[in-house]
Amino acid sequence: MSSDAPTVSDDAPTADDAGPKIAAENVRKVFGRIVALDDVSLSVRENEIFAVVGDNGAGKSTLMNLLCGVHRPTQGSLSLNGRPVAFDGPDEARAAGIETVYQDLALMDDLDVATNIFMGNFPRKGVGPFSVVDWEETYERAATIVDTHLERDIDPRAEVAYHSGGERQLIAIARALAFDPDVVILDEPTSALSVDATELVQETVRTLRRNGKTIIIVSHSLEEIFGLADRIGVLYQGSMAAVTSTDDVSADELRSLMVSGERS
Ligand SMILES: Nc1ncnc2c1ncn2[C@@H]1O[C@H](COP(=O)(O)OP(=O)(O)OP(=O)(O)O)[C@@H](O)[C@H]1O
Repeated sequence: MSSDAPTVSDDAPTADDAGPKIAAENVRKVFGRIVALDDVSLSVRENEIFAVVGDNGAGKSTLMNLLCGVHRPTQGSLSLNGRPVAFDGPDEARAAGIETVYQDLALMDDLDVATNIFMGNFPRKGVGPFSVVDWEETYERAATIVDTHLERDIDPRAEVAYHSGGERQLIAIARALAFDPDVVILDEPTSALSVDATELVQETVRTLRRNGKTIIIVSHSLEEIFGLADRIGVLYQGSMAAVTSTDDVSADELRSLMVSGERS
């Protein structure tokens, strides 16, 4: 994590205090006349996989964008490690240890894996204006992220174009890991993938958790949610209809919560 700090209140509790890793309290987000989120609270524990689900337009992306600094809440507050935070843009959320992997991945096909992972964030050698990209370090660190953090066999020197859909998702996750986040937000990570690729990505998400990350998954897919999540927050028309342990809800109840806001 870099030392650039987001706005943090002086009298906040210390990071050692027990409590959620990341939380939103009574957040409201308005775009013109549209209330995208209304009085939404969520609290994600350290090292859990938390799924945010909901029908089209329920507010999932807006909530994700609040957590990763793209939007600021119209009302309400966010906290990280028990401290109030107000991110003035995604860079501040990144500096605080929150990374997002967007659905469109934004990979550059004709560049190699390591270059994609470190684009805009290359290890450098030398001082100030005389520094240059440290390519040896770039490939070594890319290999470490892929081998150690993702536990996958992907060649850092291979062009991204030659990789499957599942591997491309893993490369995008590796790019997020290059910033050494504590919290990783995944936007629909398997929505366009085959069954095998979905399994590859889901296995990797479990690996991330095993390696200490806190994970928030935005998803439509019941299969993905039941296969991965410890807990689920269901958004319905901009409100948090339910927060439940995955073990305490059936697929039918979850479907009902997503389409009507009621358990059934
Ligand atoms: N930047 C914006 N400007 C205006 N309205 C917005 C903006 N972002 C979201 N909205 C509106 O806020 C509401 C919630 O949208 P959001 O994209 O968060 O839902 P979602 O659950 O992610 O939907 P989907 O699954 O279709 O992506 C929608 O009515 C949407 O049109």
